[in-house]
Amino acid sequence: MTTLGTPLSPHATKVMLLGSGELGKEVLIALQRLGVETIAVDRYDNAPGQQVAHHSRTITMSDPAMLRALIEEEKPDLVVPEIEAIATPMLEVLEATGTVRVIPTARATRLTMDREGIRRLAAETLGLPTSPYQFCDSLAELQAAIDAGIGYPCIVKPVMSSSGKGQSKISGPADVAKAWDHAMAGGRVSHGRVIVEGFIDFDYEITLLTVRAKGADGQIGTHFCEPVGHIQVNGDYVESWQPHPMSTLALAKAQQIAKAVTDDLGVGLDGQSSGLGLFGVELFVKGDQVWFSEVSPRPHDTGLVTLTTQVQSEFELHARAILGLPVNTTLRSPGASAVIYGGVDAQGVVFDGVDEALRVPNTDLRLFGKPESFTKRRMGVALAFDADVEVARTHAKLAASKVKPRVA
Ligand SMILES: Nc1ncnc2c1ncn2[C@@H]1O[C@H](COP(=O)(O)OP(=O)(O)OP(=O)(O)O)[C@@H](O)[C@H]1O
Ligand SMILES: NCC(=O)N[C@@H]1O[C@H](COP(=O)([O-])[O-])[C@@H](O)[C@H]1O
Ligand SMILES: [Mg+2]
Repeated sequence: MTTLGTPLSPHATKVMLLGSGELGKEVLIALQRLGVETIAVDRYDNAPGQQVAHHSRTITMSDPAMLRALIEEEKPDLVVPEIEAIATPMLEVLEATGTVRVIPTARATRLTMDREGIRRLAAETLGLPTSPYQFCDSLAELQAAIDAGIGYPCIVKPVMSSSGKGQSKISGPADVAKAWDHAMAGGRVSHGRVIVEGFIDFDYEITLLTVRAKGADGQIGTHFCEPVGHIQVNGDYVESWQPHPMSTLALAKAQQIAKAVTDDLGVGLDGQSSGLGLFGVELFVKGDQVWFSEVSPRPHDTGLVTLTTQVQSEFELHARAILGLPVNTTLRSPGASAVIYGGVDAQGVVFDGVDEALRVPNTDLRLFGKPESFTKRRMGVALAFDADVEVARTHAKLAASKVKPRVA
């Protein structure tokens, strides 16, 4: 049985989000609606989720001592990582000593904190199909890996980065040094290590939102959402839609891969299959062939579309699953999302055209409230639903194009 408390009382159910950007903000709203007391943590003040949580704290989450001090002081029932760049070995220590429960498990957050842990698990331990890959610590090693078999074209990414930061495609020998320098400049934490991946010439890519939630019998079950199709530019998502049509065989393979990865990540340090929550499993598809790319053990940016398409958005599904509550992954309507970038480098921007955007039929907006805009920082998203997913895509893109951030 799940019992929830009253926030700001001695019997509150307390949840701490580590990372409080646009995705965490929606998880926090979903938790607030269930009367959970929330603590939003981020690296800078007034992060989107900090604007809606009961409490906000600003720390360097990759600093193990700071992280430990914060968790010991706040004593949350659950710690919910929202980004990769966290001192996850410290989360393992705190979970092992019974100080806190980490979502989905501390082990999963450590394995997915950089590309090496999850790629080796998926390809080498679980034997799942992935692109060919090598990890390299220098430009010379990168060149050697390409020459020894990865070949051209290929993709280079810092081992720790997200939203395409530091990622580039290498078409031929002339691009190698440039790609190395770009990766060194773009990693979230400077490790000087990259992954080079053979380029997969896929027909389309999807995110398979996969939920591990408790059933009435107390056992953990796996639930799949309809596939989310998306388009990425320079490794960052610009458009997503749901459902994405797939052949029966490709969908079955996608679900098998997602089940294998999430089953494994659901196992804690103690060997128990106790991990709860939603995962975004990223897959490449060509015909009936499916490759595993990577997985977020938390809501996924391309899944923002579920705010308009599902009975319970990916954020509500995550909130419910982690609290031990039942979930419903039913699609309400096909729909789409389109990203609104900052377009300018400035603090406290204003957004023109919000009214015109919302005049596009069946649309909605999220403006995240980030205090500072960068040209390529995601500042908002337009959402649209329609019985025809192509109409929804057109409407989402049109609505997004009407919103114009500018210097105040
Ligand atoms: N090996 C590959 N072959 C072809 N395309 C690729 C490959 N690796 C990455 N891409 C493209 O780049 C995109 C981003 O890659 P990836 O998901 O690894 O980056 P990321 O920085 O972790 O992004 P995010 O944090 O937003 O998920 C993919 O969704 C895909 O479009
Ligand atoms: N692909 C991962 C992703 O979308 N993560 C989302 O972006 C935020 C950071 O944004 P910022 O870099 O603009 O601060 C994160 O906090 C998370 O919500
Ligand atoms: Mg990705």
